[in-house]
Amino acid sequence: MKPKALVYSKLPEEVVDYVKEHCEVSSFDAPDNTSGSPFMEALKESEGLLGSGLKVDAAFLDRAPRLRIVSNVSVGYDNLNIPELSSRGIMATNTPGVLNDTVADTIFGLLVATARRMPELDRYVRNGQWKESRDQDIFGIDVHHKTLGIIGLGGIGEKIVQRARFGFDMDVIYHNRSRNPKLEEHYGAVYRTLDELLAEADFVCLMTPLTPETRGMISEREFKLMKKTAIFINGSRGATVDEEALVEALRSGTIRAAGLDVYVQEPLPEHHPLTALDNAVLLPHIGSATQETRLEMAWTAARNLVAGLKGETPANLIQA
Ligand SMILES: NC(=O)C1=CN([C@@H]2O[C@H](COP(=O)(O)OP(=O)(O)OC[C@H]3O[C@@H](n4cnc5c(N)ncnc54)[C@H](OP(=O)(O)O)[C@@H]3O)[C@@H](O)[C@H]2O)C=CC1
Ligand SMILES: O=CC(=O)O
Repeated sequence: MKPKALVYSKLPEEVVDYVKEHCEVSSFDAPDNTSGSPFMEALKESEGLLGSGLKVDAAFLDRAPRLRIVSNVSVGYDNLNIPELSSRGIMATNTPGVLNDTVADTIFGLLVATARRMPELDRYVRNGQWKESRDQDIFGIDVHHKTLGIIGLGGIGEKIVQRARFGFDMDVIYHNRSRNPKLEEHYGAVYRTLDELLAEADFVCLMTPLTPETRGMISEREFKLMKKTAIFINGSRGATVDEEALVEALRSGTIRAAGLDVYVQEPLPEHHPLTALDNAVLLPHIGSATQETRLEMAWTAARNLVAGLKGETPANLIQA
């Protein structure tokens, strides 16, 4: 008998077909946690869970007594309570690596768009404000030859640094919990304490996972340590930043501007204070969202799921 799998996100048909070859699949476009919903009924019998973003904690797991593996279609896994999963002997997997270049393209693009004020200038053209000369009050700042400070120089961070160093001739400083001599040598990246990095960087780019340690790591104190001309980029998770402090830093000119892909609440509420700020460039958590990469992520996650359900060790098993 095939194991039962629950797919709770929209995934490419060919990937779902592959899962169906190996499992009996219940498929939903989105989870519905209300008691008695078809999703919750299917969960009771499911041995595998495939999708992205669902919060999997002790209360949820109490309603999934047969679960053996949770396969995230994402590299971040802050939606999963890993100690709780492992105490119940349930595997968890993610999709590292396959999205690194795509996310780096997005985050570096966001950085350039913020520095050169591209969304604002797009509005300027569409609103008929482009008359004869372009006044210097719409000019941006250079990216090339500036200093990029990256907090969380891992898989994605390395690809951002590659673009900065070899594409834009930038100096790179970084902060992790531990030093990475290989990347220091390859990209000339220089290690800094967090406070040193904040004070020195022209662009501060946050790329850490969301953990108890990184939750709220950039707040009022950290914005005040940054240069007044600094541009802050967040590609990690919204909750790594104190959003109220960010809004205040942007309003008061404590920093120049911010480019954001992630928010405390997603989707970002319609009248969120950030939406009123011209010096904030806002993307809808779209870092890995190209057709090619999302397909690759779905395949990776599906293979992890099937391997786990077959009793094999999945390629991307998250270690507790
Ligand atoms: N915007 C988007 O669409 C996307 C966002 N992401 C986010 O990016 C995150 C990073 O992904 P990825 O690069 O693959 O992950 P990696 O694990 O490869 O890299 C994370 C880096 O963060 C560092 N880090 C972890 N904790 C801390 C800390 N407390 N202080 C400083 N540095 C820290 C780690 O170094 P060390 O262990 O030495 O501290 C590591 O180098 C994901 O977890 C996810 O949240 C990912 C994909 C898309
Ligand atoms: O945010 C996306 C991810 O893969 O993590």
